Amino acid sequence: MTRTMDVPADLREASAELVAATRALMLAAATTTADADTVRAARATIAELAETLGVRPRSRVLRPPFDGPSRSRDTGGREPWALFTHNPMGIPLEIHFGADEARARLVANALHEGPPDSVHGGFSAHLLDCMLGTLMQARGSRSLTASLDLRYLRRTPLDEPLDLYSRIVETEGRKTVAEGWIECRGERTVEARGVFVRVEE
Ligand SMILES: CCCCCCCCCC(=O)SCCNC(=O)CCNC(=O)[C@H](O)C(C)(C)COP(=O)(O)OP(=O)(O)OC[C@H]1O[C@@H](n2cnc3c(N)ncnc32)[C@H](O)[C@@H]1OP(=O)(O)O
Repeated sequence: MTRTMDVPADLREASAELVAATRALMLAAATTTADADTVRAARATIAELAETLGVRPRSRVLRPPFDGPSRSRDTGGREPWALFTHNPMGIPLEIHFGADEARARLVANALHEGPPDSVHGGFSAHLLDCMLGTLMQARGSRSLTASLDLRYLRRTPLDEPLDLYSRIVETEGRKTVAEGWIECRGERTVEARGVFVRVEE
């Protein structure tokens, strides 16, 4: 495992910029209307880049510090915690923490489509697991999701601001129950309830 703090700040910054550019490339590749020659030329350029970047790869993505979310929580929501800065597969979220709750805003795009013009249910589950799990982490608890129950109430639209929320419901021994939801234009589209179990490492 390589932690973000183990690499120089300049490389961290360059990596974050590369990952953001890669996400833009993923969207462009998935939605391009360029002609076949342009698409093939782009493929060749991308294959070359993959070769350049693929020399001596790490086995894992750069891992942010465990206490990053709790340091963000200590700012009282002023400084959000950014998720998936170094991983283009993750949907990037900037999470603002309160004591026992969190919120974030996101505009989902064509890459996240499930039903036509709507967010894929698996991506909604991913987003809500992030909202609940990162809130646990922000409270200093090393906990894993033991269960995550979802209710898809209505479709969650693409290309519109979505508000994501999570909050702690109760803690008993090693178990904490947390809930979260996604809203669009003030209406809930998805609700989640998760059980988190504290682990040693
Ligand atoms: C190190 C953390 C770093 C930060 C990571 C952020 C992660 C973000 C969120 C995730 O995506 S986590 C990834 C998906 N989750 C996993 O991979 C977890 C896989 N499952 C496990 O590792 C174990 O099953 C688990 C740690 C959840 C529980 O196993 P244990 O052997 O430690 O617990 P045990 O079976 O002794 O049960 C402990 C308590 O939890 C309860 N419990 C366990 N599974 C449950 C469940 N599914 N639903 C409700 N309660 C559950 C269990 O009944 C019991 O309650 P009581 O203490 O009241 O008796």
